[in-house]
Amino acid sequence: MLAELSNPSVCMRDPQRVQDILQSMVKAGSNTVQVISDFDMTLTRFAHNGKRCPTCHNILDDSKLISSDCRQKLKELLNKYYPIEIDSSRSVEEKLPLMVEWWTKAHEILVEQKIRKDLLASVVQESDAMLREGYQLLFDHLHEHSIPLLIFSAGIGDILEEVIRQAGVFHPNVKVFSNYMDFDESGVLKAFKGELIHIYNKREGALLNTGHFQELRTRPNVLLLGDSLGDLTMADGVQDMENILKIGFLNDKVEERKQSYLDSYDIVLVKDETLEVPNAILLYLTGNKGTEN
Ligand SMILES: Nc1ccn([C@@H]2O[C@H](COP(=O)(O)O)[C@@H](O)[C@H]2O)c(=O)n1
Repeated sequence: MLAELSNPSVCMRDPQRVQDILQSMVKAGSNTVQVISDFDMTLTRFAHNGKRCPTCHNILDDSKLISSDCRQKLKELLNKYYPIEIDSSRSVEEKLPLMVEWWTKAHEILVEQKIRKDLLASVVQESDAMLREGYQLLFDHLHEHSIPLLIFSAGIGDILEEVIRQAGVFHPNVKVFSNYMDFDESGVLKAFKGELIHIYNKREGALLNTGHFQELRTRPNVLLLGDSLGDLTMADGVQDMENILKIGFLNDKVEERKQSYLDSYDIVLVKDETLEVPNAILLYLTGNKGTEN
């Protein structure tokens, strides 16, 4: 077992299964591996010094591009719908229409604000967005080993790209599926492009992008990183999958949600703001680090 799997934040329902998957993936070689990761609160931090870090949407909500009236409306939406998102007593079927309602209302408000494309970079620069500790190693190592990284996010693609660009890790092996803004000819937001991606329809999003997974058909071994149960469907487009190792960050409402995360993810990282465990796994898969015990 990797030493990092004994970290206090790590919980596993079946450690032997994790070991078997890892061994099978190592045997197959890192040229058969692809990584699929959620973005908000998975690659980015959930909290820093006791304060919540922003999602892609929050970066805009808190920015100078939004009027105070709209900021208030967006905060009210967050206060209403985020507790529903993380409510373990409600079923996905019950939550799904409410999540669509949240995203749709928020996007309508953002479009009303006539946001200018040329100001997005400064808004991200001035925000409290923070990638998790260890992000540089994760992105750079995947790039060095030519392992594709798909970031599959229900956030806002333009903001997400800007965050990783400003962090210097938007390497050519990174592909993003997300909600992208549509700007008019003068660079003003007029709508969001394509089908809405929210936390519970990533399966549909994956199946709309079969071309991407077809290109990666020689990589049937998947490392999946997520922070919600909806993220588990991000790999549903992968062709002829051989192994999947699912790592889930459990950031909020830990006690209520722990069992469902343990039932669904192979490795659950409880209130862990770092990428230490995914990085140790990647180093192991690429032959850069040994095991212990
Ligand atoms: N108006 C909204 C809508 C959603 N969110 C949060 O964004 C997260 C989705 O992004 P992923 O990268 O995790 O797919 C989701 O967890 C929502 O809490 C928001 O902040 N504002």
